[in-house]
Amino acid sequence: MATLLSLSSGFKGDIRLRVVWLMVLLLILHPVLAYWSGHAQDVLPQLTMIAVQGTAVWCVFTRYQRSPPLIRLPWLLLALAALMQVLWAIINLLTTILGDKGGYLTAIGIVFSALYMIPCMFMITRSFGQHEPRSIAMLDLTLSCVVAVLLYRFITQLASGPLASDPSSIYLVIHHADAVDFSLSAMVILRMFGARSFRWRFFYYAASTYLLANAIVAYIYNRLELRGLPWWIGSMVDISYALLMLVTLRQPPRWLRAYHPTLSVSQTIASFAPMILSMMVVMLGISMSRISFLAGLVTACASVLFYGLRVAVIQSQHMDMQRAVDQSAWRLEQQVGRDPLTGIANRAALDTRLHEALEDGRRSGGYCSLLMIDIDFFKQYNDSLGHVAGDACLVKVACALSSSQLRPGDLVARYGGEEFVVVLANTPVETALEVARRLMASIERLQIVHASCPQGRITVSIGIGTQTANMRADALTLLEEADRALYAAKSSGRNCVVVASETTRTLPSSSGEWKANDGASI
Ligand SMILES: Nc1nc2c(ncn2[C@@H]2O[C@H](COP(=O)(O)OP(=O)(O)OP(=O)(O)O)[C@@H](O)[C@H]2O)c(=O)[nH]1
Repeated sequence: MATLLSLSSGFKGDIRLRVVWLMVLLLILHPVLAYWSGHAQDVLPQLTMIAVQGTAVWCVFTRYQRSPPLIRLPWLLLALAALMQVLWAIINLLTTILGDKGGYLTAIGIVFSALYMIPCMFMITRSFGQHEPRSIAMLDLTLSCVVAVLLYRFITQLASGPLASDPSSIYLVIHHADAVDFSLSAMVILRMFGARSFRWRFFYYAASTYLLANAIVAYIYNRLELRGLPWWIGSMVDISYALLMLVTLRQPPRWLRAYHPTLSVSQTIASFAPMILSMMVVMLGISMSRISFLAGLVTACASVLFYGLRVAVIQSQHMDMQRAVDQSAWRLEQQVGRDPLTGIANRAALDTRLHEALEDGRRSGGYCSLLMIDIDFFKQYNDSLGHVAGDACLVKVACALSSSQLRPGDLVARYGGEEFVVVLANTPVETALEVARRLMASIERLQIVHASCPQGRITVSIGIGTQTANMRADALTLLEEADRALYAAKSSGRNCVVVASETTRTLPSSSGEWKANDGASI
């Protein structure tokens, strides 16, 4: 009573307050009418029970309407499950009023009891996440429907077939119903403890309250029914609906808000939940083997096959996703440190490698050379042929540089614009000059026509900086030196190499000869 008063105080002036008091009235009226008529299944007590059930369904439906979009479907499924029970109760009432000569009303009642399973199983198994594949949802829905059809067949065959007269048949149906009801409640409780969002926990809390109360009531009801129904039994059925209304309208308990499962617990429970579908089919298979061993065997095998199919679909989708992730990781790995236009190393990769090479040189007392390469008259090339042709030229030059038989420790990088840098680890200046000559030759071999160049084709100028045993340079100093040497090469007519430390030495193209800076041959 105190709970109801606190509940009603929270809804002053609200329509829900009137619903609460209506429910209280119905809960009192039901046993009074049942006692007065002396029979639980008289018309008036049954009508009151339907009113109790209908009120609870209305409360769940209100929750559905007030919920945010992502969680609306589960509330609707819960309302539908409870509605199926109401429809079942209405059919029972019609049977009381009209009688059931052809057994049609009983059959329709069984249909609703089977249909009740579909929304129940669907709300328990689904993860309702946007990432969940549609094919899995369709598989689950199909199996839920198969379970409902098998359940209907199982009950009707036992109720109307040759086994109907066997008293053990009725126990089989009761045990099966108990197994189904308690499995559903156990799974929905598990889902409550696996839900990370409070809204979801609250939904499973409401669903588990209803399903567990329903399972306990059904357990007692079915056994009492065998000995003749006492007049008060209908009020016991009211309990699960009164509880459903209560948890739907009341503020959720504090522990539900405080409880937070870890991500791995939540994921494990969500992945485990669909097991219930296969378990239902296995249970049906075992129960059906009482009617026909073959039907039971086929049903149980179908359950295993379905579960295998479900796992296979999920696994194949995970493999697809993993492949996509691997590919993008590989692409990222390739892109990090890569120049997007030419595909060779970029400035960041150059910095790293240059530091390493200088450090190695310092430790081993060796050299480290650096070539700064710049395409001659590239502005004119761009201006006359356009930037697209300019880009294609840069790609060709980069390709020629990087395929010029450098050693594994060497690095060709795009420094920026039309400038490239080659790091030659452990390389003295003489060897660096040889490499520079080879690189110029490979670019010449490209034969890229460039009218503004005196040679009529693309050429490059190269500046060389070298760290020697006497001169310990850092990366920046070496880059500056090579850049100065490059400037000197440009100033001395382009298409040549200049060494930073001895800027008097220059080298023309591969077809040319060594010249001093003033143009004299050396
Ligand atoms: N197509 C293309 N052009 C670029 C890119 N980066 C820089 N450039 C162009 O490269 C040209 C460089 O011009 P400058 O610095 O004057 O050098 P240059 O014309 O080669 O003259 P010198 O180096 O003195 O022989 C500019 O026109 C830039 O727009 C690029 O990624 N693609």
